[in-house]
Amino acid sequence: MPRRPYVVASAAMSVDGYLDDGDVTRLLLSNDADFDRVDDVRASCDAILVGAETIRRDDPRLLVRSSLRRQARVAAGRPANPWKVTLTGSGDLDPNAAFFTAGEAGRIVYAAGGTAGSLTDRLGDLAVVVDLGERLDLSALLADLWVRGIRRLLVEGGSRIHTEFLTAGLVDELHLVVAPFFVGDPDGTRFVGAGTFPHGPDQRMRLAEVRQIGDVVLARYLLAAADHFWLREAIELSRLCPRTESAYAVGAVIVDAEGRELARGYSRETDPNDHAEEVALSRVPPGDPRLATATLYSSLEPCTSRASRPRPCAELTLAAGIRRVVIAWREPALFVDCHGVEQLREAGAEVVEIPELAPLVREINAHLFTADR
Ligand SMILES: NC(=O)C1=CN([C@@H]2O[C@H](COP(=O)(O)OP(=O)(O)OC[C@H]3O[C@@H](n4cnc5c(N)ncnc54)[C@H](OP(=O)(O)O)[C@@H]3O)[C@@H](O)[C@H]2O)C=CC1
Ligand SMILES: Nc1c(N[C@@H]2O[C@H](COP(=O)(O)O)[C@@H](O)[C@H]2O)[nH]c(=O)[nH]c1=O
Repeated sequence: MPRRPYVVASAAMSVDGYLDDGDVTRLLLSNDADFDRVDDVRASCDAILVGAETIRRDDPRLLVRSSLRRQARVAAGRPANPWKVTLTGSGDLDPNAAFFTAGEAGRIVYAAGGTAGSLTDRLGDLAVVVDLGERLDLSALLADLWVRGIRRLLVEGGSRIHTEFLTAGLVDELHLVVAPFFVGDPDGTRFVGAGTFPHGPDQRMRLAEVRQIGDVVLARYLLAAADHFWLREAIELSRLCPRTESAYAVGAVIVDAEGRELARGYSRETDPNDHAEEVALSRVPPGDPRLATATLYSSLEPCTSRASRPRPCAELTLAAGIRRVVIAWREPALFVDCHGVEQLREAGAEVVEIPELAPLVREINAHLFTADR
């Protein structure tokens, strides 16, 4: 299962759900303060993706406007602007579009349907053209971005792009701005089209933040994909554990309700007896108010009994005030019996299990299950 960047989808819509009207000029839904907020989000990302139709219709520059933000990126060793990314099946992209001509930025065009060759000829040095075959698979696109060093991707739309990313379950965080007017245009473009979305009435998104920005409202949602992303992060962390035949390799990450990482740790990180969860928990000050709404991601079920330390990890998790835990694998009874999931649930915590990631954790711990252990 290849790794992928954290994906933030961002859109501004009218109260009746339009991204744009049918007019040729670009419809401004955000106000100045909100465009500045979007600029800040852009500056926090490694790449910005829009669909080819948005390039054709809006001719966006997709740059960080604030020179201070560009300077801060450069000071942190990053390029002044994020990479610009688009995808096309028709190959209908104008080399004179601002996407290709404005600002210093890397550019990638993901091409499908046999258009890569002619695009490469037409675009020359303006962009890297990646051929993704007959039908463009978004997971393959994200895996390629990961390999190119993109860790945080901003998807700015338009409608078809948002629909495809959201229905594929590939959006971790959604930033939705509502502008205080109606569009009501039959030729306008809605935020998303029809489709099967992972978050229907039975699986509501988690509301991370609501912010008033002048006359618009920003709602920030965390999606189920984010649990998958952070748990995968915890699992990858467990690969750093010093190897031993007598304990599991575990990784843990604590993330606050706004989707920001608070701490991480892995087994035996600072001491041979360390457990991943206790290392991560020790890095957040006790009583930090963010813990009450934070999520602990652990590759393995938190332990309920220990020989080497007085307090097991399920108890430490509850004592820290954490009420939401996401795990990949229940601990097999190799060393001790573990009832972490039950203990956490009995104490009122929500425990989410993502069993499709369990085989990866088992693979990292495969040496514990060999006969000559
Ligand atoms: N208010 C807001 O926040 C925003 C509004 N917008 C608005 O959205 C509108 C554009 O939205 P929309 O018309 O849906 O177009 P999109 O911007 O979503 O682009 C769609 C195009 O992207 C390419 N594409 C998408 N998925 C694939 C795939 N799987 N394989 C290959 N190519 C793919 C295709 O390009 P091709 O046709 O070349 O094959 C397709 O036509 C504009 O009016 C714009 O103003 C856009 C962004 C933000
Ligand atoms: N109209 C609209 C948005 N449109 C997005 O902004 C892009 C323009 O980028 P740039 O040329 O760099 O300023 C455009 O193509 C589309 O992706 N975004 C928003 O947050 N709010 C808005 O009201």
